[in-house]
Amino acid sequence: MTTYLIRGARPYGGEAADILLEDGRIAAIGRQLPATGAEVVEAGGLVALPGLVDLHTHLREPGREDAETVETGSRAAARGGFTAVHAMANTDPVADTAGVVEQVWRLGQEAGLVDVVPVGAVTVGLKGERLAELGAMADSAARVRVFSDDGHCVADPALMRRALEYVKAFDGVVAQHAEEPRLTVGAQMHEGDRSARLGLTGWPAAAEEAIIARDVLLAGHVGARLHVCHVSTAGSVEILRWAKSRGVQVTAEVTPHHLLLTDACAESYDPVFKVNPPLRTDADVEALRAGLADGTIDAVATDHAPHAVEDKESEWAQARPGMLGLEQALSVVVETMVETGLLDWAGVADRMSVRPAAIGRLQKHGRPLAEGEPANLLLLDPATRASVDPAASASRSRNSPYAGRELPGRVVATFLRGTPTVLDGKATR
Ligand SMILES: NC(=O)N[C@@H](CC(=O)O)C(=O)O
Ligand SMILES: [Zn+2]
Ligand SMILES: [Zn+2]
Repeated sequence: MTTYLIRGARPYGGEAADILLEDGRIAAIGRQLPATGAEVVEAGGLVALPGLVDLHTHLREPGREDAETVETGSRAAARGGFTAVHAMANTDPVADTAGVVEQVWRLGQEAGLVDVVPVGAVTVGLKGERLAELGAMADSAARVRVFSDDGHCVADPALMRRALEYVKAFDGVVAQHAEEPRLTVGAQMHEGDRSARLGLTGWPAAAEEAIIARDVLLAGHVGARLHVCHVSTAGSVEILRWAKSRGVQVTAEVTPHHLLLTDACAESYDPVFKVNPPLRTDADVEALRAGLADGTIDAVATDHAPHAVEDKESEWAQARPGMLGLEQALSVVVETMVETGLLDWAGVADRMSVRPAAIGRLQKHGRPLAEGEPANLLLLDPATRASVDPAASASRSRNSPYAGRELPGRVVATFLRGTPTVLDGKATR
């Protein structure tokens, strides 16, 4: 196994240091380490961070390999600086058995670009009728700890309560897609002045907030862990803040697109901006940034949702919701959180690596950059600004909401257990 000496990088944006990677671990961090026998990676000016961990990725395999595969999605993840991603269960077949989650886990190991951690469905076929084999998925080779019907809400409160009770046995967590379905029938965009003017059916903030309020009460009552997917409204942040102050074991994520974009994007009627939950208002964006800064929102998660051209390039109402996120996530966080002074680099590491790894109970990710730790890390050039070109994406899909937008930060290298998955900005395999 090749030994790497990263020369002159700035861990967490601090003082420059050399980082020696040997046998999958960080063997040493210090000034002017000898390069004997090591491959040297010049990293002057680059920020070193722990490898990012995504709690929410759609890889589309099995079933929609024309939109993404475990391998292509893993490559996009590595290029974004990720070393682990949680693969959502809304595949075809649904990841609701030990067999399917083990298949996804194995495909991830074979691709070898990031650790692909399968999420198990909460209910059979995501139908919201009866619980899936949660225990069997937890005991499988995939060791599932995060369960979600994402794409659908576990709307039945009794079923949600039972799921929360069940996952407690193996320290699992239910990740809820908070959307009261009776309030979002036919919904196309955020419900407000704009939806009325554009003539598109609205998706009210209350549909999200009502489920979060219900679920934090349930989680508190049964003493189980709840995670809230893609929080999108100011009201949701307030409910989470209240629940945390009461000691409820709740965590939450925000997507890069909800930190940057608003419902103004819908004015274009370009379905690339159609997403669930929808892009909200400026006031919501501000509250989400503040909630992420003060830790009420624990993590940034991409909700990377690749879609084939025929599912996206249609009329707004016919298009599927969802947008790409893995490759630009860190850049969007740099723009919205670092350049605004809301987070420092240690804060970015906390929200994009440490906390998501803790929520998913991953032992070998989200670890500090320190001697003896697993060599999962990334090198970022924070100064470079470039315009996003969807054609250059490693994803099999092209539905990036950032096309043509200039964003800061370029991931120069990613290392998974001491082996580069990305070097000079290019995937190594
Ligand atoms: N976010 C989306 O708009 N779409 C996701 C499902 C989801 O995250 O709810 C998808 O699977 O395409
Ligand atoms: Zn969702
Ligand atoms: Zn999703």
